Amino acid sequence: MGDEDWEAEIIKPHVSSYVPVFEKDRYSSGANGDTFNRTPASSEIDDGSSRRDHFMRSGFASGRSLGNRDAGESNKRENTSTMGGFGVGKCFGNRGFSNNKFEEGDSSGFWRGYQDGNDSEASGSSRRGGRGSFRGCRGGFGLGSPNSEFEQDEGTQRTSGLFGSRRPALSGTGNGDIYQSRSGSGSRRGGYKGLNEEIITSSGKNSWKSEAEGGESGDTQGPKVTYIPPPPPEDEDSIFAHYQTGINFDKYDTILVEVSGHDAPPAILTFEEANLCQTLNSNIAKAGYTKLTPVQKYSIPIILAGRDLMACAQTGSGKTAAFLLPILAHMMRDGITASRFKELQEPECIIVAPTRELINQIYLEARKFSFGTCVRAVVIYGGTQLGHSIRQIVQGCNVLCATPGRLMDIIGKEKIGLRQVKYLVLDEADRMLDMGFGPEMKKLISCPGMPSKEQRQTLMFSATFPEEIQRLAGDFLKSNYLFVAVGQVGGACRDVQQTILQVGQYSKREKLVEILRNIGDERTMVFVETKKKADFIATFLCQEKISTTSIHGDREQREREQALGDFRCGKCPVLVATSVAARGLDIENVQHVINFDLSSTIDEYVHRIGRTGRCGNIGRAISFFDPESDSHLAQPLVKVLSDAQQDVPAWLEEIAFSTYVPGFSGSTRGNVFASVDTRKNYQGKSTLNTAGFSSSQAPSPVDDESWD
Ligand SMILES: Nc1ncnc2c1ncn2[C@@H]1O[C@H](COP(=O)(O)OP(=O)(O)OP(=O)(O)O)[C@@H](O)[C@H]1O
Repeated sequence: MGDEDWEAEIIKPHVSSYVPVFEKDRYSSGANGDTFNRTPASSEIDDGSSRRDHFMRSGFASGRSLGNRDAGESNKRENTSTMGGFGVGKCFGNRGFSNNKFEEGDSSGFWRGYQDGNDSEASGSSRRGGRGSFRGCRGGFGLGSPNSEFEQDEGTQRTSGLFGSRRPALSGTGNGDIYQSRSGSGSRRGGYKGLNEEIITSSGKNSWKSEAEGGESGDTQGPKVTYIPPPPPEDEDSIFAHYQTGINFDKYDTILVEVSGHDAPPAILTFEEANLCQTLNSNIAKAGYTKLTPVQKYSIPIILAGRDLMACAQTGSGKTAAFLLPILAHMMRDGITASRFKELQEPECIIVAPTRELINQIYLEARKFSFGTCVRAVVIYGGTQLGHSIRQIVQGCNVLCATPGRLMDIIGKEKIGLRQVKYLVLDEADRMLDMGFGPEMKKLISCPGMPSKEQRQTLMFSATFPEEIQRLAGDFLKSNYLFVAVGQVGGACRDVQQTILQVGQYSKREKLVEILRNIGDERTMVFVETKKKADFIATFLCQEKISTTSIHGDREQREREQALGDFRCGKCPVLVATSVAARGLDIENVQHVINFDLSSTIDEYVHRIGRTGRCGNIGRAISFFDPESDSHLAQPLVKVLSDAQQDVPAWLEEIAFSTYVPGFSGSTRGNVFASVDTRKNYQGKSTLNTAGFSSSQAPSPVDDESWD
């Protein structure tokens, strides 16, 4: 059964409810599996699906069942911009989209990086070399184009970026049409997405600038992005609202920490030792922080000492405050001038993160810690009105929190000058440096006015840091940067109880429902591999009377924020998500993560399950392992499980053993077990920058170029 068949199934006209009934035998027939496996394009890129979910939220979640016609009408109301060929009049949102077209574009080997039968989920990720290429199709990734849309998408699309082959095959008209149909603005720029400010050109070096100029200035075709996010709450209680640390918070102290590099300042043990100003201390107290986490103990003095830093610590262990507090302390110490209205703002600090929701969360943290100071934090991200971003900035901006695409757009509009940048923070740094965002970041550091790495302080944080990415990071960091590893680099949080179940793809839905019924109302994130599948599963769960919403890169920003809000407040205790929600999101009371589909890489697995078990709280993660498609993960999974002192099922060990590949850790999916600062692995090799080490650790420094 092809894509069309699958879609035919889901819009079966005889089904009375808006969502079709998925008979088990049909789903199990292999046809659907094929669809998921062979529709990377449609599932990732296509599909108008976002509208459906909205219905689910508003209809199904409340136990209401919409008829097809209702859904179609709602589509019109909700998202006229996507209607042009994208889901007009169809209840499940796929009809208007030409999968064939995409697949044609795709056929030039884009997906071939991944094996037959799996290219499906390629849409989801890196393992499927398709990812990288897909990105390429968006109009010249790596050619200096803005790629502003990147943040729009799942992190997954980028994950593989590092290893995926990039080809421009999809930048042709077909593709343009596709995206144009979504947003009405894709064709001019030869490519992807459709939200005005997020479209990339395929032209040369300065394309990001012209892009930005075009962004919402009226020279683009198609509708403008008009969404203005609601302002954050102003009252102190909301600003400082926080959740309790869990019973395992004190156990953080037992985690081994390794610092590598020259002359690292000693760790601090208490907030008092950091010698922060009174206002900051008061904000820290109001935030409920009484004790430092390990990453904070080590990172805060390093940053206060003015050193560059790459820090790797488990999910949910307080990395955000680890960089925000010392930066704000420096700003206060340096007597920052109160920001005021200016057409060109020159922030002292720029923080970038890969997804909109995450950067917004970081902004809220920055706003919390800078409360009562003259430091003004601003957040800008794609999917919102560009004019709104500009208005926020011109009112004053000391700390700019941004997704990469929107940042480049705003720089192109000359609303942000970079000359005063003293701190550049890459959160989820491994993602920010992979092939998805890496070129954007390189452009950022070579923008006119951006202080050289010697003149600024660059800080990178993540829970995972593959070796390849660590080496790329050398372009951004001073050669004597320090590396802090809290526990095992890339290791899972031990507060998450991990269970791996062997579940074939045709049994997954049944198993999911069984688990969710047992879980009851506890908040649960369900990760799937593709956007299309996110809608499919969310719809299915709603049909099963399980209040569910979804978040993925094809949903409009307003919908994404609404979905997160509904999940946060418990209105919809189940959130079906693609990898767009895998990293960084800090949501209170997420007790369970279910990997309906395992992620393509082990790093992403670690981030996904890290949405639970945060800040010393206990969480549970259940992952469906389908031997047909997930065997490549068996080995790294066994490693991650055993490192986190979890039970390893015998059957998984067997699969891992039978799929053992010597030299696995150096495979194209990256060395997930980079337990150390990568520089150490190259001791004595003059081709790498080993500069941070004492003479006993490494030879004398070499040029930065050696990182290239
Ligand atoms: N010292 C502390 N005391 C109490 N709570 C803290 C402390 N540090 C951080 N937290 C809280 O812990 C939670 C997780 O922090 P944060 O989101 O910074 O984790 P993270 O390490 O960045 O996670 P991820 O790897 O998933 O991005 C947040 O709610 C934060 O407010």
